[in-house]
Amino acid sequence: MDSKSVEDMIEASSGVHFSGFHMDGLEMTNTEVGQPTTSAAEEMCKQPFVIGVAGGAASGKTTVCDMIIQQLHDQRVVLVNQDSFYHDLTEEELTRVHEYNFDHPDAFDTEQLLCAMEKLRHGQAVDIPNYDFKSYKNVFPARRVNPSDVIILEGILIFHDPRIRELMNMKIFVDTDADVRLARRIRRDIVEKGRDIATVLDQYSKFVKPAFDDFILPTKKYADIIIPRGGDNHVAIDLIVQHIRTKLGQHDLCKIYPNLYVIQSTFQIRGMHTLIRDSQTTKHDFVFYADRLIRLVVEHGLGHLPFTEKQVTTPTGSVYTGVDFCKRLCGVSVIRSGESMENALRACCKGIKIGKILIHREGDNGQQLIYEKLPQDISDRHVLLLDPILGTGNSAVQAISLLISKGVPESQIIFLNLISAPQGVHVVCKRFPRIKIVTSEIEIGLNEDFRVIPGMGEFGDRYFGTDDEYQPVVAPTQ
Ligand SMILES: Nc1ncnc2c1ncn2[C@@H]1O[C@H](COP(=O)(O)OP(=O)(O)O)[C@@H](O)[C@H]1O
Ligand SMILES: Nc1ccn([C@@H]2O[C@H](COP(=O)(O)O)[C@@H](O)[C@H]2O)c(=O)n1
Ligand SMILES: [Mg+2]
Repeated sequence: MDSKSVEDMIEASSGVHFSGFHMDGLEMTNTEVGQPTTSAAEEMCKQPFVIGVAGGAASGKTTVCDMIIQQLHDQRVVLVNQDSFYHDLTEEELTRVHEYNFDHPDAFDTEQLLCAMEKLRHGQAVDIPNYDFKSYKNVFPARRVNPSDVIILEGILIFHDPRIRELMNMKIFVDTDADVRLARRIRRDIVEKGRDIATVLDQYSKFVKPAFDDFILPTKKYADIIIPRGGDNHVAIDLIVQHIRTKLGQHDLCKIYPNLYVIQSTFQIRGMHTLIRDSQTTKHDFVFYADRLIRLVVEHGLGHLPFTEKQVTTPTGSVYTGVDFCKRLCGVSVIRSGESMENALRACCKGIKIGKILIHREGDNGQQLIYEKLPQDISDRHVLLLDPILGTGNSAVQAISLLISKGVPESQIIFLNLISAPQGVHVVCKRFPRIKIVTSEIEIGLNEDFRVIPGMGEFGDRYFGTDDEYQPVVAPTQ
């Protein structure tokens, strides 16, 4: 598999990854002044990242998991093997152990596995049985597993039960040739399990191979990522590790909504935010630092546009293979504060058309569209919607609905803002799951007046200097 297709699959897995969260009925109301709002979805996001690893016996599942764990060494990672949940054999089964099918789904105590996972996901430690392949029994002591950032669930039939599949944020199938699996199994079962070759081959033809065809292979379709060659596939493993790290490092809301992008924070960015949030900052400084931040958000947003490959010849006569900018593009600013973002967009995209929308806050349903001037061919363009603050999400919903009514596909809208309140993110992303939101910081929430907190006040007034409230107290000159 080439690295591109692995990356595509990984990207696809992010989409699936949190889509199992049921967002209906989320707590969306506002809290007391100054009280942060923590929605049910964000609480859920504190749960661990669960990776399922399936594949035939001796395909290299454990090897791949060990490699992932080693590379994620700075994260808390635990491995849970499906093998640990083999049913104990009765005395009668033990006497005829060679007739027992260890590769059938019924061989596992799936209820116990689900119970253990439930506890881990809710922050409780669990004692996982310690299965002994030689005695076919659980032996003492059990293995204590503590709740962790990442839980890797590994086993031949780990994708078989839909209830276990639903727990997983990422599903990996280790795909190794049948003859390689058999060769490894023979060596492993003889060396590690003390079995003889005749027994291994007999078990393989009677149970292992049929169960692979009937139960394991059919679950390959559930995988987000298929790794050929198991542990030898370093490219795939590196990409998986990188992806997990990204997911763990992201803001929790980004895990719920894969189309929400919060630009990577740096001390420069924090410093700029500190200045524009400070009520004592002068208008001149407010504009200066807001412009710098807006420029970063705009550049990031432009990075989400489609591109085509372009080759150019450099002054040394060499060919450079690069990309061509997307040309079917326009901006739409939400009057008035969105107009503050127009200069940054113009500075990045020479001659870009910019439309305008005016939404009045006290109309029907609290929001009323009262003015629009949009490029006529807007439906053929990618639209960068500009509004520095996403608060309740009501204006954004109005603006995006208007763009969609003009024929702009939802997937062609990129909403750029400086700060976003979680409530607004939930409202917009639930209603328009295909638009992208690019922001520079996620806020704590909204206060009882529906103002973003900590926020930065009325952005338009501070940027355009139309409100004395934010003029700093100037120390008298000496
Ligand atoms: N890439 C590899 N090259 C050589 N041997 C391997 C490789 N991957 C795994 N093995 C060996 O094959 C056997 C089965 O691998 P393992 O990771 O335990 O598979 P699984 O967990 O899928 O049953 C082990 O003895 C392991 O050391
Ligand atoms: N007592 C047992 C239990 C299981 N097996 C075999 O183990 C295989 C699953 O383990 P992997 O690490 O290979 O995933 C499976 O094929 C069982 O047949 C066994 O031989 N004895
Ligand atoms: Mg294994």
